[in-house]
Amino acid sequence: MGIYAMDFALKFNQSIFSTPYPPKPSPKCRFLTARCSLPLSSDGAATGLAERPWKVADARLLLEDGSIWRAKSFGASGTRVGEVVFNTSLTGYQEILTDPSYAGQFVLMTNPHIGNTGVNFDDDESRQCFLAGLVIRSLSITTSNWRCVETLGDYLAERNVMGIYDVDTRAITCRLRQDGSLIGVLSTEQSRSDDELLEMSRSWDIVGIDLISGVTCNAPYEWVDETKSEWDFNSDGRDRDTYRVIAYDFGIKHNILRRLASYGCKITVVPSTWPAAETLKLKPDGVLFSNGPGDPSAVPYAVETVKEILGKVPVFGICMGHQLLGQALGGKTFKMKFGHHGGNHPVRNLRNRRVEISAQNHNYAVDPASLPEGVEVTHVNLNDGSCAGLAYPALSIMSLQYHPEASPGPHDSDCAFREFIELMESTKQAA
Ligand SMILES: NC(=O)CC[C@H](N)C(=O)O
Repeated sequence: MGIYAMDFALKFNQSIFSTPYPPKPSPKCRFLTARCSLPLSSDGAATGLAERPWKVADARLLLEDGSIWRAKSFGASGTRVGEVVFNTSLTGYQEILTDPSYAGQFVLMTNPHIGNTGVNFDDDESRQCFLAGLVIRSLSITTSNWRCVETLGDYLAERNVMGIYDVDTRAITCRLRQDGSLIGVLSTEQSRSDDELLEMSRSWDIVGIDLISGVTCNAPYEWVDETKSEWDFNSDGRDRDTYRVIAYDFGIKHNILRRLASYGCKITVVPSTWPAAETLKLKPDGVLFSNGPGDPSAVPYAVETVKEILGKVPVFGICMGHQLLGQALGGKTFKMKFGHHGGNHPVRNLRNRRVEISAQNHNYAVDPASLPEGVEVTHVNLNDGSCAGLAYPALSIMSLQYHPEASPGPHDSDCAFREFIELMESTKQAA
């Protein structure tokens, strides 16, 4: 469930159980009761979905350190390889599943109860799930939310995404914190030996791979979806389409586009390989470099594009976009031990000394010592002191390592979109 839903329900004292939603359910919709999703036969015994939660372990997660974790499967079956990362968000698993920045990764949720609110029509952050799989402690057998249209298990199965539950997520998280991110293999195929799967985990790597090319759009498109006024928590009568923005899609989350649109931007989204010259020909007021999966040093073509645009129009980089900007300015990125993934990371804005609680999802960071003079570190992650934001006022550049658009997460950093608008406005006025 997104933070928006909670805000909305609280703000308007909305009864979350009586609201008719969605207005016209599709035939696929399955509204499950709040009490129990297991259909009961006449003698009261559970039938149908009764294999949950008493199913025997039918899946294995094997980590490259040699550990083997037996679990129960849901969603799709098969064998997948990926990097295991843990996410500390309490809510918002649907947004996490559809965040393209998780391509190539298994997301382990530290919140033990997942699936409780099912999935809904509104919370997808992109056109599909790009992640390698989902690892959770306990899969809720009851699904209850006023927006729910489907169970999490059915949603994952339809999208061919593997999930496992009944696995000790705390023990795996401790291991990742101690040893750093690990490559893992998830399999439901009993015919494959442990040795074969361990070998698979040890011969795959996420470093140095261009994962952006697998998630970006194929062709430019205009963002036309409007944020419904009841969800637009921070709209203060801004005019629409006041600023022309080109957004590079390195794996862009829809809420970045929604927030830009709410702040009055008319947005054209372009693929990651879209030439800088074509962008500049469109005479935008600003350019956004989006979030995206994988190693920022494995996409030199994107860094070149950013370099060609810098200094010509105001730019805003978010997460992968921030890392590409850091490189384009002459800096270096490095892989962190286990990264930041969650909705509760304190960040200090060094310009106004305010602490923002932020949504984060990254495994790489910009090394501030590698940046040339004139580049200002504007934000610092208070958990580990890493660089969380940059600015280069002389070239109208701003960037954040984390997610001001949230989805899921707190809205403390939404003001970053206003700063981007102000950057575009002041450049317009100076012209
Ligand atoms: N959310 C993102 O843009 C992630 C950036 C980059 N892929 C990282 O893991 O650091």
